[in-house]
Amino acid sequence: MLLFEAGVSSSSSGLENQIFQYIDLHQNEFIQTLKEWVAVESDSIQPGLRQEVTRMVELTADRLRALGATVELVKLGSHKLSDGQSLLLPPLILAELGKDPQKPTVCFYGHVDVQPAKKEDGWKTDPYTLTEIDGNLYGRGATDNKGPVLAWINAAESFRALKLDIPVNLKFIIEGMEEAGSLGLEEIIKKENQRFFSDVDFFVISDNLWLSNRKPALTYGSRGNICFSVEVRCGERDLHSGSFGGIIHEPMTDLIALLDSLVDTSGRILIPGVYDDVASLTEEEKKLYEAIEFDIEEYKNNSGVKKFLYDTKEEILMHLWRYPSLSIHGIEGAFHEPGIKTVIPAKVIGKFSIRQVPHMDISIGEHQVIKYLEDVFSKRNSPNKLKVSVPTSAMPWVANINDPLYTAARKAIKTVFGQDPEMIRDGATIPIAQMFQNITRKSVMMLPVGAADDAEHSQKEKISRHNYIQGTKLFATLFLEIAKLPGKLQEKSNTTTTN
Ligand SMILES: Cn1cncc1C[C@H](NC(=O)CCN)C(=O)O
Ligand SMILES: [Zn+2]
Ligand SMILES: [Zn+2]
Repeated sequence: MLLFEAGVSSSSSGLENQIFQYIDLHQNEFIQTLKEWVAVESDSIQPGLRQEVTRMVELTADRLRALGATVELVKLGSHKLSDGQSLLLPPLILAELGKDPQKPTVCFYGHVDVQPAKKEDGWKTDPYTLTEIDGNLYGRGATDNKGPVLAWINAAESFRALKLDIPVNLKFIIEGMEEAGSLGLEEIIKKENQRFFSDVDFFVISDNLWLSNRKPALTYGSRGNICFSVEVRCGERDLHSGSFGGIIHEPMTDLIALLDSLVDTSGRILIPGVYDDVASLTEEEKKLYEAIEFDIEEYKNNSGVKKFLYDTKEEILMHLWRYPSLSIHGIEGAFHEPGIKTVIPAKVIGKFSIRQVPHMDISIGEHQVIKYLEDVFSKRNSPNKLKVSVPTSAMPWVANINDPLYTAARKAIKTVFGQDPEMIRDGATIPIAQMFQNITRKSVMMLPVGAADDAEHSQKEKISRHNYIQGTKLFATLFLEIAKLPGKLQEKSNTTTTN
């Protein structure tokens, strides 16, 4: 047996070392599979690429079948685009590997769709060709979320290849519409709560990043989000600014004024009532932020900006995790190409979103925003038509960090990375976290494997070889640690005998 080789942590067991060595030895194969996955342009945002998303979902299903899993492809129907056209949604994967009533059941969530990426956006490498430079694997989806999904599959695969018993039952829910707002997902979770999810004990999501470039993290909360579309239109067609400029109320001018009324220069949201329901800060919670290791300069460097709105670690973390924020994302219909076009666009749609935090309410938030925009608009005496809509929204999520699932993950992190994780929240939104918790009432955890400088959604998205391979080990170790948790076995066999 190849036990206790150099480089293997002394705190890990013989079994763990055997698995770690297998993973180290096969790392290039794991990277090759990631390369094949990244090569699929599974962009869920551009309608023209929807077939590639479906192809990616099918590729994932094949991989799971190769692992020995039973795979269901659940049809999600179609959705309406802003131009009224209807477009088919990719199917959702529900898969399971192992069904031993004596073992706990862990359900893994991930997504295989990606953000749009074009070489012209400023990528140094082709976004759909996974390219290794200095230990980093660059490519769209490398860290968000194909790498982590594969790390989980690789972990299970390593047990299988070594003919080792996986000590937990595994379930998978893999979607292809996360980047477009997880369309159709909530309905399925509700529908499957009494069936597919009924025997799940733990939910693990790996779809966010560490807070630092080097220190592992465990995530117990994420912000919600309400996405708004604000349409202003003057008529059916675009106009020449030479023929009409100066004599009409221009939609773009109205829209810019509306967007400019949302937030002030210090980042404070100007919509009345928005902060009313934000959870008040306790002394206990304040201490959590003080204890976190957070390198402001590193985080600033990762972003490429020179100055943040806040100077202290505590203020920055609180404004990312426990206070709402408002971001303006873009304007549909506005002239945006290089060069000059002396047009007055007839219809423009502004896009912005509000990241919500406990205990804000989505429908209250929607009403506050709509009322405010209508008020601001009415003061302009514009004859144009204003239409505000909410294409998607998701609730914030916070978990109990004393849950046994977190204990298991802390141990696994310590074994694989040799240090305790930073306990963090995430400023982004993982809609499914709150859905799992609220609908199934089971334990939910986010366990990131990507580092803070992975640049998800950006032109230099990557995952490091180290994080991808250690992430694979982390998930394998998590299976072992979850199986060691007390109580569950007892509880499970009770329910199986009474049924
Ligand atoms: C599409 N969408 C609209 N509202 C929220 C989202 C999800 C999106 N999720 C992430 O980025 C996960 C990061 N690991 C986001 O938070 O923007
Ligand atoms: Zn993601
Ligand atoms: Zn994403």
